[in-house]
Amino acid sequence: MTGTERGSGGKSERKVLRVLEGEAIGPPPAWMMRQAGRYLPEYRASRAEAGSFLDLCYSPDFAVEVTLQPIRRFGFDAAILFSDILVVPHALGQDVRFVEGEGPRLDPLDGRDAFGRLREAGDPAIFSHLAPVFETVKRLRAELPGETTLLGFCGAPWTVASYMIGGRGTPDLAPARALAEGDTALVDTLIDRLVTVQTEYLVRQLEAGADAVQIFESHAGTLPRAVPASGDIVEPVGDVTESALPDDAGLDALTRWSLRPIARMIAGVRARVPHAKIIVFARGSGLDGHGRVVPETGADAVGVDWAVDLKALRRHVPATMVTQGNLHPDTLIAGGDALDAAVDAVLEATAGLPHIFNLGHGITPQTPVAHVERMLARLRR
Ligand SMILES: Cc1c2[nH]c(c1CCC(=O)O)Cc1[nH]c(c(CCC(=O)O)c1C)Cc1[nH]c(c(CCC(=O)O)c1C)Cc1[nH]c(c(C)c1CCC(=O)O)C2
Repeated sequence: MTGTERGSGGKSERKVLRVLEGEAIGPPPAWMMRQAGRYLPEYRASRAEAGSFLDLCYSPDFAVEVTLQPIRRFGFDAAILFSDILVVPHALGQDVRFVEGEGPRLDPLDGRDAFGRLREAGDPAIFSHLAPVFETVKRLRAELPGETTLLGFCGAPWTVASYMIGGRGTPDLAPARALAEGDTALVDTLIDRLVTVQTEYLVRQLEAGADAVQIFESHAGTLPRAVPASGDIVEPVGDVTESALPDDAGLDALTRWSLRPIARMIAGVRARVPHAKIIVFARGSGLDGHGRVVPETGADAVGVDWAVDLKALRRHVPATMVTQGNLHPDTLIAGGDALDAAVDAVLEATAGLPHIFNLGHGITPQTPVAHVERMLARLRR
Protein backbone atom coordinates (compact mmCIF):
# COMPACT_ATOMS: atom_id res chain seq x y z
CA MET A 1 0.00 0.00 0.00
CA THR A 2 1.58 3.29 -0.95
CA GLY A 3 0.76 6.55 0.80
CA THR A 4 -1.25 7.91 -2.11
CA GLU A 5 -3.81 5.09 -1.95
CA ARG A 6 -4.97 5.86 1.57
CA GLY A 7 -6.61 8.95 3.03
CA SER A 8 -5.55 10.32 6.41
CA GLY A 9 -7.92 7.94 8.18
CA GLY A 10 -6.04 5.02 6.67
CA LYS A 11 -9.14 3.96 4.76
CA SER A 12 -8.78 3.43 1.04
CA GLU A 13 -10.86 5.57 -1.30
CA ARG A 14 -11.10 2.44 -3.47
CA LYS A 15 -14.45 0.91 -2.63
CA VAL A 16 -13.86 -2.49 -4.21
CA LEU A 17 -10.70 -2.82 -2.12
CA ARG A 18 -12.61 -1.80 1.00
CA VAL A 19 -15.23 -4.48 0.42
CA LEU A 20 -12.42 -7.01 -0.07
CA GLU A 21 -11.19 -5.92 3.36
CA GLY A 22 -14.60 -6.87 4.73
CA GLU A 23 -16.58 -3.61 4.71
CA ALA A 24 -20.23 -3.61 3.63
CA ILE A 25 -20.91 -0.61 1.37
CA GLY A 26 -24.38 0.35 0.14
CA PRO A 27 -24.97 0.54 -2.76
CA PRO A 28 -22.19 -1.95 -3.48
CA PRO A 29 -19.33 -0.93 -5.77
CA ALA A 30 -19.60 -2.42 -9.26
CA TRP A 31 -17.61 -3.72 -12.19
CA MET A 32 -18.41 -6.30 -14.90
CA MET A 33 -16.52 -9.34 -16.07
CA ARG A 34 -15.45 -8.71 -19.72
CA GLN A 35 -16.34 -5.03 -19.28
CA ALA A 36 -13.85 -4.17 -22.03
CA GLY A 37 -15.25 -6.03 -24.98
CA ARG A 38 -17.16 -6.24 -28.23
CA TYR A 39 -20.41 -4.70 -26.92
CA LEU A 40 -18.51 -1.37 -26.92
CA PRO A 41 -18.05 0.35 -30.32
CA GLU A 42 -14.79 1.95 -29.08
CA TYR A 43 -13.44 -1.52 -28.23
CA ARG A 44 -14.29 -2.80 -31.71
CA ALA A 45 -12.45 0.18 -33.20
CA SER A 46 -9.31 -0.46 -31.10
CA ARG A 47 -9.48 -4.17 -31.87
CA ALA A 48 -9.61 -3.46 -35.62
CA GLU A 49 -6.71 -1.02 -35.35
CA ALA A 50 -4.56 -3.41 -33.27
CA GLY A 51 -4.90 -6.25 -35.78
CA SER A 52 -5.23 -9.45 -33.79
CA PHE A 53 -6.60 -10.07 -30.32
CA LEU A 54 -3.15 -11.05 -29.04
CA ASP A 55 -1.65 -7.84 -30.50
CA LEU A 56 -4.21 -6.00 -28.41
CA CYS A 57 -3.14 -7.92 -25.29
CA TYR A 58 0.62 -7.44 -25.81
CA SER A 59 0.58 -3.79 -26.81
CA PRO A 60 0.51 -1.65 -23.64
CA ASP A 61 -0.82 1.35 -25.64
CA PHE A 62 -3.85 -0.59 -26.84
CA ALA A 63 -4.33 -2.65 -23.67
CA VAL A 64 -4.34 0.49 -21.49
CA GLU A 65 -6.78 2.20 -23.85
CA VAL A 66 -9.32 -0.63 -23.91
CA THR A 67 -9.07 -1.15 -20.14
CA LEU A 68 -9.92 2.53 -19.63
CA GLN A 69 -12.83 2.60 -22.12
CA PRO A 70 -15.51 1.17 -19.77
CA ILE A 71 -14.18 3.29 -16.88
CA ARG A 72 -14.57 6.50 -18.90
CA ARG A 73 -18.00 5.54 -20.16
CA PHE A 74 -19.57 4.09 -17.01
CA GLY A 75 -17.31 5.04 -14.07
CA PHE A 76 -17.06 1.47 -12.81
CA ASP A 77 -15.46 1.11 -9.38
CA ALA A 78 -12.87 -1.34 -10.68
CA ALA A 79 -10.87 -1.66 -13.88
CA ILE A 80 -9.66 -5.10 -14.90
CA LEU A 81 -6.40 -5.41 -16.77
CA PHE A 82 -7.07 -6.14 -20.42
CA SER A 83 -5.42 -9.44 -21.31
CA ASP A 84 -6.47 -13.09 -21.43
CA ILE A 85 -5.92 -16.18 -19.29
CA LEU A 86 -4.33 -17.87 -22.33
CA VAL A 87 -1.28 -15.57 -22.50
CA VAL A 88 0.26 -17.92 -19.90
CA PRO A 89 0.18 -21.07 -22.10
CA HIS A 90 1.48 -18.80 -24.88
CA ALA A 91 4.37 -17.70 -22.61
CA LEU A 92 5.04 -21.38 -21.86
CA GLY A 93 5.65 -21.87 -25.57
CA GLN A 94 2.33 -23.32 -26.71
CA ASP A 95 0.84 -21.97 -29.94
CA VAL A 96 -2.28 -19.90 -29.15
CA ARG A 97 -4.60 -18.31 -31.73
CA PHE A 98 -7.90 -16.53 -31.48
CA VAL A 99 -10.13 -17.48 -34.37
CA GLU A 100 -12.72 -14.83 -35.20
CA GLY A 101 -16.16 -15.97 -34.08
CA GLU A 102 -14.84 -19.31 -32.76
CA GLY A 103 -12.78 -18.45 -29.70
CA PRO A 104 -9.32 -19.61 -28.71
CA ARG A 105 -7.41 -22.48 -30.36
CA LEU A 106 -4.23 -24.05 -28.98
CA ASP A 107 -2.12 -26.95 -30.24
CA PRO A 108 -3.53 -29.68 -28.00
CA LEU A 109 -1.12 -30.92 -25.33
CA ASP A 110 -1.96 -34.54 -25.95
CA GLY A 111 0.85 -36.34 -24.18
CA ARG A 112 4.32 -36.34 -22.72
CA ASP A 113 6.11 -35.30 -25.94
CA ALA A 114 4.06 -32.15 -26.31
CA PHE A 115 4.43 -31.45 -22.59
CA GLY A 116 8.21 -31.86 -22.87
CA ARG A 117 8.34 -28.98 -25.36
CA LEU A 118 6.89 -26.48 -22.86
CA ARG A 119 9.18 -24.06 -21.05
CA GLU A 120 10.25 -25.05 -17.53
CA ALA A 121 8.81 -22.95 -14.69
CA GLY A 122 12.15 -21.19 -14.05
CA ASP A 123 12.76 -20.18 -17.68
CA PRO A 124 13.23 -16.38 -17.77
CA ALA A 125 11.74 -16.31 -21.29
CA ILE A 126 8.30 -16.80 -19.72
CA PHE A 127 8.41 -13.46 -17.97
CA SER A 128 10.08 -11.58 -20.80
CA HIS A 129 7.14 -12.76 -22.91
CA LEU A 130 4.74 -11.38 -20.29
CA ALA A 131 6.63 -8.10 -19.72
CA PRO A 132 4.09 -6.02 -21.73
CA VAL A 133 1.39 -7.13 -19.27
CA PHE A 134 3.30 -5.69 -16.31
CA GLU A 135 3.99 -2.50 -18.28
CA THR A 136 0.23 -2.22 -18.94
CA VAL A 137 -0.56 -2.62 -15.22
CA LYS A 138 2.01 0.01 -14.28
CA ARG A 139 0.66 2.54 -16.78
CA LEU A 140 -2.93 1.80 -15.78
CA ARG A 141 -2.33 2.51 -12.11
CA ALA A 142 -0.81 5.86 -13.10
CA GLU A 143 -3.70 6.77 -15.42
CA LEU A 144 -6.73 5.53 -13.52
CA PRO A 145 -8.72 7.78 -11.18
CA GLY A 146 -7.56 7.36 -7.57
CA GLU A 147 -10.87 5.84 -6.50
CA THR A 148 -10.79 3.07 -9.13
CA THR A 149 -9.53 -0.30 -7.91
CA LEU A 150 -7.20 -1.96 -10.42
CA LEU A 151 -7.64 -5.71 -10.76
CA GLY A 152 -5.10 -8.08 -12.22
CA PHE A 153 -6.00 -11.69 -13.00
CA CYS A 154 -5.07 -15.12 -14.24
CA GLY A 155 -6.87 -18.38 -14.92
CA ALA A 156 -6.99 -21.10 -12.30
CA PRO A 157 -4.63 -24.01 -13.05
CA TRP A 158 -7.43 -26.45 -13.96
CA THR A 159 -9.15 -24.05 -16.37
CA VAL A 160 -5.87 -23.12 -18.08
CA ALA A 161 -4.72 -26.78 -18.16
CA SER A 162 -8.03 -27.82 -19.71
CA TYR A 163 -7.50 -25.38 -22.62
CA MET A 164 -3.88 -26.51 -22.94
CA ILE A 165 -4.82 -30.19 -23.07
CA GLY A 166 -7.95 -29.97 -25.21
CA GLY A 167 -6.71 -27.14 -27.43
CA ARG A 168 -10.10 -25.46 -27.07
CA GLY A 169 -12.94 -25.04 -24.61
CA THR A 170 -14.97 -28.20 -25.22
CA PRO A 171 -18.21 -28.15 -23.20
CA ASP A 172 -17.46 -31.11 -20.91
CA LEU A 173 -13.65 -30.89 -21.08
CA ALA A 174 -13.50 -34.57 -22.04
CA PRO A 175 -9.83 -34.44 -23.19
CA ALA A 176 -8.65 -32.88 -19.93
CA ARG A 177 -10.66 -35.26 -17.78
CA ALA A 178 -9.53 -38.30 -19.76
CA LEU A 179 -5.90 -37.30 -19.37
CA ALA A 180 -6.41 -36.59 -15.66
CA GLU A 181 -7.68 -40.14 -15.25
CA GLY A 182 -5.27 -41.81 -17.71
CA ASP A 183 -1.97 -40.05 -16.96
CA THR A 184 -2.65 -38.46 -13.60
CA ALA A 185 1.03 -37.79 -12.95
CA LEU A 186 1.34 -35.75 -16.14
CA VAL A 187 -1.65 -33.59 -15.26
CA ASP A 188 -0.24 -33.12 -11.74
CA THR A 189 3.02 -31.93 -13.28
CA LEU A 190 1.21 -29.53 -15.58
CA ILE A 191 -0.91 -28.17 -12.72
CA ASP A 192 2.23 -27.79 -10.57
CA ARG A 193 3.94 -25.83 -13.32
CA LEU A 194 0.92 -23.56 -13.71
CA VAL A 195 0.76 -23.04 -9.93
CA THR A 196 4.43 -21.98 -9.84
CA VAL A 197 4.36 -19.77 -12.94
CA GLN A 198 1.03 -18.12 -12.20
CA THR A 199 1.91 -17.43 -8.55
CA GLU A 200 4.87 -15.44 -9.87
CA TYR A 201 2.64 -13.90 -12.55
CA LEU A 202 0.16 -12.59 -9.94
CA VAL A 203 2.96 -11.36 -7.64
CA ARG A 204 4.42 -9.35 -10.54
CA GLN A 205 1.01 -7.86 -11.39
CA LEU A 206 0.60 -6.82 -7.75
CA GLU A 207 4.12 -5.39 -7.67
CA ALA A 208 3.41 -3.47 -10.89
CA GLY A 209 0.41 -1.77 -9.23
CA ALA A 210 -2.64 -4.05 -9.22
CA ASP A 211 -4.70 -3.49 -6.04
CA ALA A 212 -6.18 -6.99 -6.07
CA VAL A 213 -6.36 -10.00 -8.37
CA GLN A 214 -9.04 -12.39 -9.55
CA ILE A 215 -8.45 -16.06 -10.33
CA PHE A 216 -10.87 -17.35 -13.00
CA GLU A 217 -11.89 -20.99 -12.53
CA SER A 218 -14.37 -20.85 -15.39
CA HIS A 219 -14.40 -24.63 -15.77
CA ALA A 220 -14.96 -25.65 -12.15
CA GLY A 221 -18.33 -27.05 -13.21
CA THR A 222 -16.75 -29.93 -15.10
CA LEU A 223 -15.20 -31.35 -11.94
CA PRO A 224 -17.32 -33.80 -9.93
CA ARG A 225 -17.59 -32.79 -6.31
CA ALA A 226 -18.79 -34.38 -3.12
CA VAL A 227 -22.13 -32.82 -2.29
CA PRO A 228 -23.13 -33.27 1.34
CA ALA A 229 -26.49 -35.01 1.68
CA SER A 230 -27.79 -32.30 4.00
CA GLY A 231 -27.01 -29.65 1.42
CA ASP A 232 -24.87 -27.93 4.04
CA ILE A 233 -21.56 -26.35 3.24
CA VAL A 234 -18.82 -28.84 4.03
CA GLU A 235 -15.89 -28.04 6.30
CA PRO A 236 -12.42 -27.53 4.82
CA VAL A 237 -10.50 -30.77 4.22
CA GLY A 238 -7.19 -30.62 6.10
CA ASP A 239 -4.30 -28.27 5.43
CA VAL A 240 -5.03 -26.59 2.13
CA THR A 241 -1.43 -25.52 1.56
CA GLU A 242 0.08 -29.01 1.44
CA SER A 243 1.13 -30.29 -1.97
CA ALA A 244 -1.07 -32.34 -4.25
CA LEU A 245 0.29 -35.88 -3.66
CA PRO A 246 0.12 -38.69 -2.63
CA ASP A 247 -3.09 -39.08 -0.62
CA ASP A 248 -5.10 -36.73 -2.83
CA ALA A 249 -6.56 -39.75 -4.64
CA GLY A 250 -9.38 -39.88 -2.09
CA LEU A 251 -10.39 -36.24 -2.53
CA ASP A 252 -13.26 -35.17 -4.72
CA ALA A 253 -12.15 -33.82 -8.10
CA LEU A 254 -13.14 -30.23 -7.30
CA THR A 255 -10.83 -30.22 -4.27
CA ARG A 256 -8.02 -32.08 -5.95
CA TRP A 257 -7.83 -30.29 -9.30
CA SER A 258 -9.27 -26.90 -8.47
CA LEU A 259 -9.48 -25.76 -4.84
CA ARG A 260 -6.13 -27.17 -3.67
CA PRO A 261 -4.06 -25.80 -6.57
CA ILE A 262 -5.76 -22.41 -6.11
CA ALA A 263 -5.02 -22.58 -2.36
CA ARG A 264 -1.35 -23.23 -3.14
CA MET A 265 -1.27 -20.21 -5.47
CA ILE A 266 -2.89 -17.99 -2.87
CA ALA A 267 -0.49 -19.14 -0.14
CA GLY A 268 2.41 -18.54 -2.55
CA VAL A 269 1.23 -15.03 -3.45
CA ARG A 270 0.70 -14.11 0.22
CA ALA A 271 4.19 -15.36 1.12
CA ARG A 272 5.48 -12.59 -1.15
CA VAL A 273 2.71 -9.97 -0.88
CA PRO A 274 1.22 -10.61 2.57
CA HIS A 275 -1.90 -8.44 2.25
CA ALA A 276 -2.73 -9.36 -1.34
CA LYS A 277 -6.50 -9.30 -1.92
CA ILE A 278 -7.70 -12.22 -4.02
CA ILE A 279 -11.09 -13.06 -5.57
CA VAL A 280 -11.81 -16.58 -6.86
CA PHE A 281 -14.56 -17.11 -9.46
CA ALA A 282 -15.45 -20.83 -9.52
CA ARG A 283 -18.08 -21.04 -12.23
CA GLY A 284 -20.40 -24.02 -12.20
CA SER A 285 -19.39 -25.30 -8.76
CA GLY A 286 -22.91 -25.02 -7.36
CA LEU A 287 -24.18 -23.59 -4.09
CA ASP A 288 -22.00 -25.95 -2.03
CA GLY A 289 -18.91 -25.46 -4.21
CA HIS A 290 -19.21 -21.66 -3.99
CA GLY A 291 -19.48 -21.97 -0.21
CA ARG A 292 -16.25 -23.96 -0.08
CA VAL A 293 -14.11 -21.53 -2.09
CA VAL A 294 -13.17 -19.05 0.66
CA PRO A 295 -12.62 -21.55 3.51
CA GLU A 296 -10.71 -24.03 1.34
CA THR A 297 -8.54 -21.66 -0.70
CA GLY A 298 -7.99 -18.72 1.64
CA ALA A 299 -9.41 -16.28 -0.93
CA ASP A 300 -10.81 -12.95 0.28
CA ALA A 301 -13.96 -13.24 -1.81
CA VAL A 302 -15.94 -15.66 -3.93
CA GLY A 303 -17.15 -14.63 -7.38
CA VAL A 304 -20.65 -16.08 -7.75
CA ASP A 305 -21.93 -17.37 -11.08
CA TRP A 306 -25.47 -16.70 -12.35
CA ALA A 307 -26.67 -20.25 -11.68
CA VAL A 308 -26.38 -19.85 -7.92
CA ASP A 309 -29.21 -18.45 -5.82
CA LEU A 310 -27.34 -15.54 -4.21
CA LYS A 311 -29.85 -15.23 -1.39
CA ALA A 312 -29.48 -18.92 -0.50
CA LEU A 313 -25.68 -18.67 -0.67
CA ARG A 314 -25.65 -15.62 1.61
CA ARG A 315 -27.81 -17.52 4.10
CA HIS A 316 -25.43 -20.48 3.98
CA VAL A 317 -22.15 -18.67 4.52
CA PRO A 318 -20.90 -16.47 7.37
CA ALA A 319 -22.05 -12.82 7.18
CA THR A 320 -18.39 -11.76 7.04
CA MET A 321 -17.78 -13.62 3.77
CA VAL A 322 -17.26 -11.30 0.81
CA THR A 323 -19.25 -12.19 -2.32
CA GLN A 324 -19.25 -10.79 -5.86
CA GLY A 325 -21.79 -11.19 -8.64
CA ASN A 326 -24.13 -12.46 -9.96
CA LEU A 327 -26.58 -10.74 -12.34
CA HIS A 328 -27.38 -13.00 -15.30
CA PRO A 329 -25.75 -11.63 -18.49
CA ASP A 330 -28.99 -12.50 -20.37
CA THR A 331 -30.96 -10.17 -18.10
CA LEU A 332 -28.61 -7.42 -19.18
CA ILE A 333 -29.44 -8.23 -22.81
CA ALA A 334 -33.17 -8.18 -21.99
CA GLY A 335 -33.12 -4.82 -20.18
CA GLY A 336 -36.32 -3.13 -19.03
CA ASP A 337 -38.25 -4.06 -15.89
CA ALA A 338 -36.69 -7.53 -15.80
CA LEU A 339 -33.26 -5.92 -15.50
CA ASP A 340 -34.41 -3.55 -12.74
CA ALA A 341 -35.90 -6.47 -10.82
CA ALA A 342 -32.70 -8.51 -11.19
CA VAL A 343 -30.58 -5.59 -9.89
CA ASP A 344 -32.99 -5.20 -6.94
CA ALA A 345 -32.77 -8.92 -6.18
CA VAL A 346 -28.96 -8.75 -5.91
CA LEU A 347 -29.24 -5.70 -3.64
CA GLU A 348 -31.84 -7.38 -1.47
CA ALA A 349 -29.82 -10.59 -1.12
CA THR A 350 -26.70 -8.68 -0.06
CA ALA A 351 -28.06 -5.70 1.91
CA GLY A 352 -25.75 -4.88 4.82
CA LEU A 353 -23.26 -7.55 3.73
CA PRO A 354 -19.83 -7.17 2.09
CA HIS A 355 -20.60 -7.53 -1.62
CA ILE A 356 -19.25 -6.35 -4.97
CA PHE A 357 -21.85 -5.98 -7.71
CA ASN A 358 -20.99 -7.83 -10.91
CA LEU A 359 -22.44 -10.19 -13.50
CA GLY A 360 -22.60 -13.96 -13.03
CA HIS A 361 -20.34 -14.39 -16.11
CA GLY A 362 -18.91 -12.11 -18.80
CA ILE A 363 -21.03 -9.55 -20.65
CA THR A 364 -21.87 -10.74 -24.17
CA PRO A 365 -21.22 -8.83 -27.42
CA GLN A 366 -24.92 -8.34 -28.22
CA THR A 367 -25.66 -6.39 -25.00
CA PRO A 368 -26.95 -2.86 -25.68
CA VAL A 369 -24.80 -0.18 -24.03
CA ALA A 370 -28.00 1.53 -22.84
CA HIS A 371 -28.80 -1.51 -20.70
CA VAL A 372 -25.49 -1.22 -18.88
CA GLU A 373 -26.38 2.43 -18.17
CA ARG A 374 -29.80 1.39 -16.92
CA MET A 375 -28.28 -1.27 -14.64
CA LEU A 376 -25.93 1.26 -13.07
CA ALA A 377 -28.66 3.90 -12.70
CA ARG A 378 -30.82 1.38 -10.84
CA LEU A 379 -27.90 0.30 -8.68
CA ARG A 380 -26.77 3.82 -7.76
CA ARG A 381 -30.25 5.27 -7.34
C1 LIG B 1 -12.24 -18.80 -20.22
C2 LIG B 1 -11.58 -17.45 -20.32
C3 LIG B 1 -10.83 -16.95 -21.43
N1 LIG B 1 -10.40 -15.67 -21.09
C4 LIG B 1 -10.85 -15.34 -19.85
C5 LIG B 1 -11.55 -16.45 -19.33
C6 LIG B 1 -12.15 -16.53 -17.95
C7 LIG B 1 -13.46 -15.79 -17.86
C8 LIG B 1 -14.59 -16.44 -18.57
O1 LIG B 1 -15.00 -17.55 -18.17
O2 LIG B 1 -15.12 -15.83 -19.51
C9 LIG B 1 -10.60 -14.11 -19.10
C10 LIG B 1 -10.59 -12.82 -19.81
N2 LIG B 1 -10.63 -12.58 -21.16
C11 LIG B 1 -10.60 -11.24 -21.38
C12 LIG B 1 -10.45 -10.58 -20.14
C13 LIG B 1 -10.19 -9.08 -20.06
C14 LIG B 1 -10.68 -8.31 -18.98
C15 LIG B 1 -12.18 -8.10 -18.91
O3 LIG B 1 -12.69 -7.10 -19.47
O4 LIG B 1 -12.86 -8.89 -18.22
C16 LIG B 1 -10.49 -11.55 -19.14
C17 LIG B 1 -10.44 -11.40 -17.64
C18 LIG B 1 -10.66 -10.56 -22.68
C19 LIG B 1 -11.21 -11.28 -23.85
N3 LIG B 1 -10.92 -12.57 -24.23
C20 LIG B 1 -11.55 -12.83 -25.41
C21 LIG B 1 -12.25 -11.68 -25.83
C22 LIG B 1 -13.00 -11.53 -27.14
C23 LIG B 1 -11.97 -11.47 -28.22
C24 LIG B 1 -12.26 -10.51 -29.33
O5 LIG B 1 -12.17 -9.28 -29.14
O6 LIG B 1 -12.52 -10.99 -30.43
C25 LIG B 1 -12.04 -10.70 -24.86
C26 LIG B 1 -12.53 -9.28 -24.87
C27 LIG B 1 -11.44 -14.13 -26.16
C28 LIG B 1 -11.58 -15.36 -25.38
N4 LIG B 1 -10.73 -15.76 -24.37
C29 LIG B 1 -11.18 -16.94 -23.84
C30 LIG B 1 -12.35 -17.33 -24.54
C31 LIG B 1 -13.17 -18.57 -24.26
C32 LIG B 1 -12.57 -16.35 -25.52
C33 LIG B 1 -13.62 -16.38 -26.60
C34 LIG B 1 -14.91 -15.88 -26.09
C35 LIG B 1 -15.31 -14.64 -26.83
O7 LIG B 1 -14.93 -14.48 -27.98
O8 LIG B 1 -16.05 -13.85 -26.22
C36 LIG B 1 -10.53 -17.65 -22.71
